[in-house]
Amino acid sequence: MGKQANLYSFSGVDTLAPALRAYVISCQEAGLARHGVFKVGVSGGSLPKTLAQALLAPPSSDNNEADTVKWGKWEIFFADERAVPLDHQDSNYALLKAELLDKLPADAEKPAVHPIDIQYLDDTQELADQYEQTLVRSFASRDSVKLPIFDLLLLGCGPDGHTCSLFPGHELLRETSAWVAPIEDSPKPPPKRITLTLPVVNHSVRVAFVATGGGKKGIMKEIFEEGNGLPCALVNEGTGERCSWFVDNAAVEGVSYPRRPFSL
Ligand SMILES: O=C1O[C@H](COP(=O)(O)O)[C@@H](O)[C@H](O)[C@H]1O
Repeated sequence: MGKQANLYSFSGVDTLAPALRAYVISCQEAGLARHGVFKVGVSGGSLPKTLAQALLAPPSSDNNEADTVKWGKWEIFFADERAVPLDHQDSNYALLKAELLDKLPADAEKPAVHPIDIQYLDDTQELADQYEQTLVRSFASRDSVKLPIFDLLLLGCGPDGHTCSLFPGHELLRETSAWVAPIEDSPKPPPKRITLTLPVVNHSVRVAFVATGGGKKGIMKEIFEEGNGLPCALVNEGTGERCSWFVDNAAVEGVSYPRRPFSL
């Protein structure tokens, strides 16, 4: 059997955040070494707040290259998005903007951010196709690239085991050709969304999940002990050691799965 996903557990978000920061920066440096930019996909939900705590912290010392978030080299995409205007309370873009992008220091270089094209909100298939074209333009032509390769996907895990907008038992889990797919019957509101597909998620160089709080412990037990075809478990199986979970102790209380001490 191949190597398994890494599970890093921390006393709380205050201890998780510095480790997540170090991990993201190491992925950033690997991306910059590979192609001069850092291509990252982010989720909504509880992730942006924790991510902001990790990335908006000052570097551990002045001129510390190894601890610097190079925002000007980042290209940010959305792992999933709801079919709503960009200033809507359900928008993952609006959430990331409020939690993180608007809080970047005024003198910091800014990342290139790729939101959905809101002119297609009434047609989720077109919304997904257009977002796929955004990926095609960034990741080179689809003729030469079978799947986009994100340097890092930063994902959440819903209490039902969903990730991105890939929900347990949904037919979208069987999608094999699209990079981005529409969903019109999301069990979690709002129903209309677009999402990266499972092959794209599993093709990423690195995948990091962030899951905190005792409310996640039931589903974490199921994901790590049984799998049961849950979307998060399918990512674990598809990515193996390229996948790392940053969780707090409350989220994995009683979960039988080896924790690793965090190191890069
Ligand atoms: O609906 C969504 O939920 C998931 C999980 O959210 P969380 O609040 O339980 O962390 C999120 O990752 C996804 O981007 C979002 O659209």
